[in-house]
Amino acid sequence: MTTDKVIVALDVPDLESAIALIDKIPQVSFWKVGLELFTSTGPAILEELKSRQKRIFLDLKFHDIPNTVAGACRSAAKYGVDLLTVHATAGSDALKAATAAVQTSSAQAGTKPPKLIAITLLTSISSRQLAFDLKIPLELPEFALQMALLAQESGLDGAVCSPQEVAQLRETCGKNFVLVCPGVRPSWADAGDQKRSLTPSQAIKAGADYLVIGRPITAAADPELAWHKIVEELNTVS
Ligand SMILES: O=C(O)c1cc(=O)[nH]c(=O)n1[C@@H]1O[C@H](COP(=O)(O)O)[C@@H](O)[C@H]1O
Repeated sequence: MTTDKVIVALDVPDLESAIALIDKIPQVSFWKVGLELFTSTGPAILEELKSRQKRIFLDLKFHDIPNTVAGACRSAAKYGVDLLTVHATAGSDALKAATAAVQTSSAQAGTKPPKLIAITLLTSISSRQLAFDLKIPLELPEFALQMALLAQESGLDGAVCSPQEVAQLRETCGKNFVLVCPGVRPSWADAGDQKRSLTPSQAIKAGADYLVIGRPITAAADPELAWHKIVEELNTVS
């Protein structure tokens, strides 16, 4: 099991806290920069990570009309990150426009295009919330699958899903579709606001390419120890 499969979420408020965390766990090779940190620091955090040869998941979860999503993807693709997110529920026109924008912008900037991946259904949403709050008349696994297929048909490289849906998405979307699973919880960690979790080893066995793990590592009293415990668990997966 390679540790490159674990992406740690840098969900901290500023550059200083981000650098402190990166320094605490030098073994982490893949970091996720999300809305909180990017809104605070802008691209400075990306430069910081690149100067340390880290891989970057820029998780800005674009969700807007096609023209706006395409513009945002054009801007983000110039940073030369590895993964970038949009919401599948932005619809096929927005997803296709995003795919095209990433390709042209990366080519113009001379950067490698990021893998564009779609959020299927946030891992903080339960079946009950899907039905009663969002009024979606589909079973949750079916909705997540349909969103992954919409992303695949629109030319995206992959999808973000909970570990509980990853086996079905893997089977239907094939081995080349990148599947990223947040909502991963070691047996010793708090669930927090995550509703559809599995453990790291279960998520990898079910077919995830990458796991996104935040608070079980970053909010631990000893983040490096928490990281080691997770790597040890993953090393038991053949
Ligand atoms: O796109 C994501 O990474 C994401 C999608 C999703 O459906 N659920 C989800 O939790 N995430 C992100 O994954 C990370 C999970 O963090 P923890 O719950 O602290 O492990 C957070 O940074 C979320 O923004």
